[in-house]
Amino acid sequence: MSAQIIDGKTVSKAVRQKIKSQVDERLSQGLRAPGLAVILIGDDPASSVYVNNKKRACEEVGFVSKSWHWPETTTQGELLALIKELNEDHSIDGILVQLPLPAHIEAETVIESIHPDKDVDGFHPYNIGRLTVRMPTLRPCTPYGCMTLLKHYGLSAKGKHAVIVGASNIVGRPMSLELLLAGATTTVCHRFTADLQTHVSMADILVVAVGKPNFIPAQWLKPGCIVLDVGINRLEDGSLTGDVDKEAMKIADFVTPVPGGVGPMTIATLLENTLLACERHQQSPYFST
Ligand SMILES: Nc1nc(=O)c2c([nH]1)NC[C@@H]1CN(c3ccc(C(=O)N[C@@H](CCC(=O)O)C(=O)O)cc3)C=[N+]21
Repeated sequence: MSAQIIDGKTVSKAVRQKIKSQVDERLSQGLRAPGLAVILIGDDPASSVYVNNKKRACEEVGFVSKSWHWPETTTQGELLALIKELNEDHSIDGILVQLPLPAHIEAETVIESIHPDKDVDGFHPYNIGRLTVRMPTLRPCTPYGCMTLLKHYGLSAKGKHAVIVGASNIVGRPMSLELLLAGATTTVCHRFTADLQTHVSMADILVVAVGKPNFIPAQWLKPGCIVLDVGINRLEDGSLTGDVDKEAMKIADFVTPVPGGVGPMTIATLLENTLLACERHQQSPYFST
């Protein structure tokens, strides 16, 4: 028996198609297209690729994307001034500051400076708080993308034991909140977890976001589990691989591949968030068409 592949590429395409038709509908009503501002500081090659992918995805669904690519030497003050301008710009619905930022810029300060209504990454403490108290609005893209995948494959989290490996602000923690909201019993494992294997072996739904190739051996998995592999690791030969051993296909019932699993859903959710932010922004008296 081999696990069923959870095909993020196909699901993300369906999500993007739906967004495109909603944008077309807006335009036919005389409303403007959603606008996303993308800010990249420095010259990390991986970041440049991601940012370009985001810009392309925006164009494909008919959004307006504006981008700022500033040097590594940009000061925190300069970045905060740009964000303030974009917060007040009523043609912009979403602001995305690509992470990681250079070490001399405090990411927390930058994230908190983005207006929560324009925080399409869903990283602002206000938006995390809303998810925590079961009133989600703009939700972190990767975790919500994972929930969309489960839904698409008819996989319910209710009553399941979900184990999340990795407790980052951008994936692990919000993933635990999403799964809790969906009715799972959740365990969050991290670098100080004693006996990781025992926790992993009890997972009906396993989410791994660690960033180490083959970090989870297939023999650890509970037969019949669902594996959501968030890891994207580039190997020396240039290929991409996840955090979970490929042999997981022989033990699990459902597995997300890398590439083509969770990654494309992150971008699809960013587009969903930007459309939602636009629809909410439109309720404001200052919304500019
Ligand atoms: N403010 C901010 N928001 C982010 O959402 C954000 C970020 N910073 N910094 C970097 C990470 C990483 N990230 C990915 C998005 C899509 C793929 C993706 O589409 N991956 C493809 C493969 C892409 C390839 O070939 O490299 C796949 O898994 O199939 C991967 C990674 C968003 N991030």
